[in-house]
Amino acid sequence: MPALSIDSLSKAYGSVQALRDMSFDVNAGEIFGFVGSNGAGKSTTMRIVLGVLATDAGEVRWDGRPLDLHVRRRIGYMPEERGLYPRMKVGEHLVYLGRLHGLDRAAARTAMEHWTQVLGIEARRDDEVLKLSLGNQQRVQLAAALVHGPEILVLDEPFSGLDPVAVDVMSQVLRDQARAGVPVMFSSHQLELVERLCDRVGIVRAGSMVAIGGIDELRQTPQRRWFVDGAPPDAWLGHVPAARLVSSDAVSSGAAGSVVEVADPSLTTVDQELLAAALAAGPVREFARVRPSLTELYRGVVSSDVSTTETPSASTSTTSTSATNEVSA
Ligand SMILES: Nc1ncnc2c1ncn2[C@@H]1O[C@H](COP(=O)(O)OP(=O)(O)OP(=O)(O)O)[C@@H](O)[C@H]1O
Repeated sequence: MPALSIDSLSKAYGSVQALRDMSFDVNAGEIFGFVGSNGAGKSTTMRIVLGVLATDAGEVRWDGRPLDLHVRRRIGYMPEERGLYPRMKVGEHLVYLGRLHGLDRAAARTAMEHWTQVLGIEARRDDEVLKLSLGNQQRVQLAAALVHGPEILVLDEPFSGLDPVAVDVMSQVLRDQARAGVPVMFSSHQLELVERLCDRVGIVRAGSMVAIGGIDELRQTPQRRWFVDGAPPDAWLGHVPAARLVSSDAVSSGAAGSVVEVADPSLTTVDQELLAAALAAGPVREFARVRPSLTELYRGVVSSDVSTTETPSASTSTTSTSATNEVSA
């Protein structure tokens, strides 16, 4: 399966080291979410993939070969600083961009008609770009990234500022593209959306990848936690010595309860012991495994990065989690 390989990229802007040994792959047919705090290096990585910025070290490959101009023309890119000509009409603009990427006039027109229709902006084809709302300009920007039928999609914050309907439209387009075999990489600060949409996620901190994997994979933590809606934990937790209380006022699906944790992964039947102990103390209305949300994982990984976003430090960290209220069955 072909993959877009970002291999050991380093990039400095003067004294600011924006990327340090940035490495990850995006596989054909997957949606990859690229997350990290402001200034972590996401746009820099994407610009290097596109070839609009040169790397100091490392390289980008597609299907094992370094990206050349020919391959780069087949990338669909949505830059962070949106790059449309404000005075151009939407339809003409998209045809123009299709032509720039090598389509003939008829094919470019067909693609323009298709994407404006899919993205719900067909009624705006004859309007100048600047007359559209920012959200609709963003739809045009996505159409611009798609109009030439790209083999790879690289989108810098495509969801920022979109209303919920536009988010749904854009999500569906990305899913369809991935289903058609396109590797889709996008950056976002909307972590719930990333969690919902992405097959894999990479968390970047201070110019390096610090955690990467499927959401479920990232949520596997050595500590196992359970939400228990039942008798107060001091009535029963003492019967399971391996367990400790994380929170006595957690909330799950509107119900209040406790979160308890067991750190030793070798205790495979400890959940049964916990349930039995809780039941012995009174009725148990809910008992569920708790897993960290992407937001919590993210906080654990980047929290120490907050003050260094614009002046990255050399340190890296591994995935860690903090207390969580999110409960999964
Ligand atoms: N053209 C530039 N000149 C100088 N420094 C730059 C330039 N572009 C980016 N930087 C710096 O490089 C680092 C990485 O920036 P980058 O834009 O890649 O981060 P980002 O993860 O995309 O951030 P955001 O989420 O805010 O878009 C930051 O410290 C930023 O200030």
